[in-house]
Amino acid sequence: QFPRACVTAEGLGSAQCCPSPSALESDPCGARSGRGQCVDVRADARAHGPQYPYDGRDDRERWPRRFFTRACRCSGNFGGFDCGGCAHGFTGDACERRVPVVRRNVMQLSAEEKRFFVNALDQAKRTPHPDIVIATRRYAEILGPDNSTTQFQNISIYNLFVWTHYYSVSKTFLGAGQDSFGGVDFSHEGPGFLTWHRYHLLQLERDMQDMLGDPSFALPYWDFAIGGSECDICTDDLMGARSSFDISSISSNSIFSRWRVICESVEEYDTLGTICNSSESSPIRRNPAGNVARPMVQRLPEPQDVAACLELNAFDAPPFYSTSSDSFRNSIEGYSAPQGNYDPAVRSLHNLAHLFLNGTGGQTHLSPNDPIFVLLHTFTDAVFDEWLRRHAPDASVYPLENTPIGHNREFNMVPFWPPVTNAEMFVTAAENLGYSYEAEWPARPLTPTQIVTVAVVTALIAVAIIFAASTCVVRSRAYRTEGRQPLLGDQYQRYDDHNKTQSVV
Ligand SMILES: O=C1C=c2cc(C(=O)O)[nH]c2=CC1=O
Ligand SMILES: [Cu+2]
Repeated sequence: QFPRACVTAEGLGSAQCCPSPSALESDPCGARSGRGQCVDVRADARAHGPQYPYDGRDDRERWPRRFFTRACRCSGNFGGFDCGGCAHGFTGDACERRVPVVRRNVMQLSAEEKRFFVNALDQAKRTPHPDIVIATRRYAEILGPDNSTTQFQNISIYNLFVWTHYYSVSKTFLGAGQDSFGGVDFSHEGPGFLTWHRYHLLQLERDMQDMLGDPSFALPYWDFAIGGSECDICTDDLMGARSSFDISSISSNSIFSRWRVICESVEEYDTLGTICNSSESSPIRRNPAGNVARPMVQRLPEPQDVAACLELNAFDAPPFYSTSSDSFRNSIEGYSAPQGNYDPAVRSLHNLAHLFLNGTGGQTHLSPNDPIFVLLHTFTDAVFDEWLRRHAPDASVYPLENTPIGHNREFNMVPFWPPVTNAEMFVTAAENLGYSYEAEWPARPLTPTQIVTVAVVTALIAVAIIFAASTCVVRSRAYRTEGRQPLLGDQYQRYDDHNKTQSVV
């Protein structure tokens, strides 16, 4: 995905993408107005993990230098591919104003707010992106048969969101007649899972703010850690109820029943080496809790699963992959248990929520076609942000190298433009990215030390109460005064204040 202004034959030939902001005449990156500079793109060249065994076979290696080696780097609060806009969380002509973007629980929105959000998503599905176009061929074929008509297409704002996820998970084409290589994933099964999806959401949120002309527009989230087998957001006033005529379709009362998916022709992409384009095909398939062949994906994650994964101290752990244990990232992604142990049979938290949808939303190359994906991932990002707040990791906690290709700290996340690294997203959202969550978290489970402390204190209090009570009983027996007939067999200590003597009565 690149700006339309850059993907001319000359632009690709120069490998430079430094457009002038639309409001400024021939002023690349707004340099003369101090908004930014056209600079060389630095690309991570550090070692990556053994999962991807090739070199020079995939356009996504050292992203984005296969396509462009120079880009705008914006100063201060300026942002965008030409520095004509503002960084996330800022607005105004000089990007001088902070704008509060608060992501709320979708179930707590008013009926009006729910209607607004559903309509905004549908408008994004239908509105062509004003600036960005998508490649429909690999770089080797990007100039087309006549060697001058570059192979890019317009795409809607929401379908761009779907396309970027598909492009990040697509296989490496190895040539006609050869199987494409599927052991590569630039946005899952590694430390970059959380940072990649964070930027993925930020880009959609920003595109929708621009589309709506409202810089404070915020994506809501779906707290999917509610257990049970009910999809509480699968109602016609939200993401669409189940059709009464087909358990795997969306009710015709929901606008989402009229959506059509993109990126479905994987067979073609893998055998011909083409890339998903913006043509739409079939309806969204969704059958929550309906996968009877896999009972474990018929229930949603539990609140305590979120509490447990937030307690994991390590952000990630070698081999920084879907097989890692004691990794917060692998637990929230859902390849290891919420308590941290890796088990190939486990699917928890984010992965379980995807698989629970049992349809379009559970197929990695298609999943964002189901708009529930947005709400599922804003919640996943909210848990990520809560972990960052609680553990306050240093930037060096994010692995520098030897992670699966695309997941190193300084790797520019594929296929975003302008280039943005995993490191730039490994920060708390409110202080650095201009948005926050309105969320409550399950009570933190007590640590073993806290459990022992509570037990000792409780025991001490109990002893003190028993001691006080027994002393009280003794005292009350000794000093019980007139006004009460002694019971047969009662023995009292009488203390004669006057003569200072004590006797038994
Ligand atoms: O869209 C996705 C679908 C997924 C399925 C799994 C799984 O664990 O089998 N994980 C997924 C992640 C996705 O993003
Ligand atoms: Cu995903």
